[in-house]
Amino acid sequence: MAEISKEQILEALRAVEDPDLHRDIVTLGFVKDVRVCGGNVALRIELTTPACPVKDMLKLQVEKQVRALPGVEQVNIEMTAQVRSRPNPGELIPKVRHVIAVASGKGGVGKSTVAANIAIALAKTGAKVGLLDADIYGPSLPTMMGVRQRPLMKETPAGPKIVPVQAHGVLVMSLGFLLEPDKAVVWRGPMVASAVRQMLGDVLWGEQDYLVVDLPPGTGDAPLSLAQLVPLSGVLVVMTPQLVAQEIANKSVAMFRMLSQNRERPIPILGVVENMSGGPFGSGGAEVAAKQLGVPFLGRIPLDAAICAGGDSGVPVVIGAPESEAACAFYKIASSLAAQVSILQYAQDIEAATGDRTDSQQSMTTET
Ligand SMILES: Nc1ncnc2c1ncn2[C@@H]1O[C@H](COP(=O)(O)OP(=O)(O)OP(=O)(O)O)[C@@H](O)[C@H]1O
Repeated sequence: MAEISKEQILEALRAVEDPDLHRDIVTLGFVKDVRVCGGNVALRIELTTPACPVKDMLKLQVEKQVRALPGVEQVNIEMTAQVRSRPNPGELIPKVRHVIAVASGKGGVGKSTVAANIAIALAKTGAKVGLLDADIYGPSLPTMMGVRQRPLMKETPAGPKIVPVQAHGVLVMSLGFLLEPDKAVVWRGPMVASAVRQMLGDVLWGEQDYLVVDLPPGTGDAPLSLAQLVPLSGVLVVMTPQLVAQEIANKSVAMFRMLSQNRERPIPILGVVENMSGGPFGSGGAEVAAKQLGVPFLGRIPLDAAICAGGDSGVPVVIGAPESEAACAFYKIASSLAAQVSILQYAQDIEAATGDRTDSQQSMTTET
């Protein structure tokens, strides 16, 4: 029998579709290094994020398609990922591929907890992740991430730079490191802008797939500065099930939509998560709010004392109790978040190639 050709394999793989990007994996350019040796076929599937939620399903489908070809005896599939960069990453952090802001309408809804656990979960999948604590009212990430030491300075040709601290596989930088302990600071707009700029441009972030930024609650100067200084890949909004919290969170979404006006590209709301779900305020409220806002709902995180204890001890629940319901919720949300980033990135790539603006981006500009 004639040897199986690469073309036959690619043809068969056109039947495998990425459910998020709605294209087959050959058209998407995911199929790499196809090698055929007798009845043995080896190939590599390169996804757009290591946190891809459908990674295992795609691998199974690829295997099934290739095995069904006559003459194939053995199939070897390697799954890899390459996070694609935004076309214009900005000058301050040129090697950071995606900046994801974590926002909430009001304080205490668990925004920092979500930012920390999601950053670690993304890193656990194999992504390079930085975590920036820009919460001017109470930088809590050093405690949550178990970072006790202050970062070191390093002389570079561009002047002295801050070396972020590594914790749980994530590079951490916090506004808390720049402040003197126990000294109260009254933040004025230009100071906030300059602190945010310093934490981006004066920190040796290096090459990162995702930089997760924990914003202060509300609609103040920090989100504005961040959005002005770097192109944001999008915003994750944290809500609790209470109606009041949702109403305030809606303001946060409205603010990012307002910041999007007069921009070439709107700032996407990547999704909403419901934190402290199942507590005294029930559950499901944030999903309803997401629907009303026309943005993706990415999941619920239960109200769970282990989450709080993990934050206090510096060992977040995704590390301390990785099998728990809470940790699973964080891992699932991190995957969905990475998938949203990939979907939008893909839409931008198509737009750059064809000049067509897709529906997914247009829906981001819809006013509430
Ligand atoms: N799902 C949860 N279950 C139990 N406790 C939680 C949960 N999420 C957060 N917490 C706890 O709630 C408190 C507030 O959380 P966190 O500091 O993350 O909120 P925040 O929105 O970032 O607040 P801030 O306004 O100070 O930035 C912390 O003690 C945290 O450990």
